[in-house]
Amino acid sequence: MSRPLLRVENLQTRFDTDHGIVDAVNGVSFTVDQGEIVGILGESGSGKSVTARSICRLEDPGEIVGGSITFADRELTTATEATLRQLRGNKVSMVFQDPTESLNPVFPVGEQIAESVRIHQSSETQRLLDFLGVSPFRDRSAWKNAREHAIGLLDQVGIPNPEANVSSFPHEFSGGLRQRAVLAIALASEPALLVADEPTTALDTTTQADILSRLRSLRDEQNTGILLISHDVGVIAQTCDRVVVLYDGEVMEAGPVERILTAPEHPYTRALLSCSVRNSDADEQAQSVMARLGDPSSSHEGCPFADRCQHVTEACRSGSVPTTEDTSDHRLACLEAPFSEDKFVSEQQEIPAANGGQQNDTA
Ligand SMILES: Nc1ncnc2c1ncn2[C@@H]1O[C@H](COP(=O)(O)OP(=O)(O)OP(=O)(O)O)[C@@H](O)[C@H]1O
Ligand code: NI
Repeated sequence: MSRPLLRVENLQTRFDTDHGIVDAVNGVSFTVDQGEIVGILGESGSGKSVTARSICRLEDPGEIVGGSITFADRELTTATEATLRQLRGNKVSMVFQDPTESLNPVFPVGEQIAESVRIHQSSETQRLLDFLGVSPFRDRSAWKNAREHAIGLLDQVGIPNPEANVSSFPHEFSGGLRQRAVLAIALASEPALLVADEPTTALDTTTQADILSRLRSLRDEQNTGILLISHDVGVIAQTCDRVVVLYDGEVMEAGPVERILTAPEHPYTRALLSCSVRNSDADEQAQSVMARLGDPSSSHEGCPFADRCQHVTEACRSGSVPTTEDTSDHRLACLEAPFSEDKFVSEQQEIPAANGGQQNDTA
């Protein structure tokens, strides 16, 4: 079997804060293959973003104290800043929830895309020109090509009227269009891996569904590997091939999305899914279950979910919980599953629909 594009193995990332050590990611393992969309699902604070940021060590990722991250056969945990910078501009792109952070307000959107294309395509000569500080696009035909490429990318991400909008400034765009523009910049370098951290969370459901379907097309057409981070079961269901369920920095369950969402085995996955189904019916009781779940224990002995689990036994609270793996690529970290009173599948008839942000956003 060919090697995965990205392999994260036993990753441990921590923060040394005024209030002590925070073990944000505590032994997380997963892979992303070429042409595969892998989701990371978990509530707020479960370590999704820290996992993503650890991959490229962007924006204060914390200190990686254990494990390994291999991307295209390169070990990233020990890579130099220069290697990481090269990867980020080239092979790995990231998209975050807030597009305003990734866009420069003083340049037209098209120029920012063209710049990203240029960096990607820059030859040794261009690198030398960059080094010498010679400005880009002195050459009109180079700029014309870059502009055309940018227009194509705007079209690909669903920005209407790309010929006109290529000259627009970020503030002239709605939130949805801005997020599409960020995606276009991310795609300009033709990345092998796209890491998207809650890319549609602030958008209305129609825009969200459209952007997610474009991610799937990207995978289909360009064989891009995608790591999609979301707290929203519906987003994961719509988009991913496989999913990794995180709780308090640890993987509770992982496997093919259909199996995890229709026949979840870990009590945490089951709680997360039934809350999600009921939340979409605005069930207040479910909301209060979520509130109780959202306060992970700080102890790392045993299962992190033990205090909230209805199946807990003494064994769950001590030692480490082994992860079992079966032949269909399913992993489970639970001592008690399967449960004899298992009625989950018959109770949950369908995969919940996306219930992302409700902000109005016309794009
Ligand atoms: N810069 C930081 N300094 C200290 N602790 C941090 C820092 N960034 C994250 N953490 C902690 O690491 C843990 C995981 O955070 P992370 O941002 O990965 O959660 P998340 O799953 O992405 O949540 P959300 O859905 O809210 O984005 C949390 O306990 C968080 O408080
Ligand atoms: Ni996050």
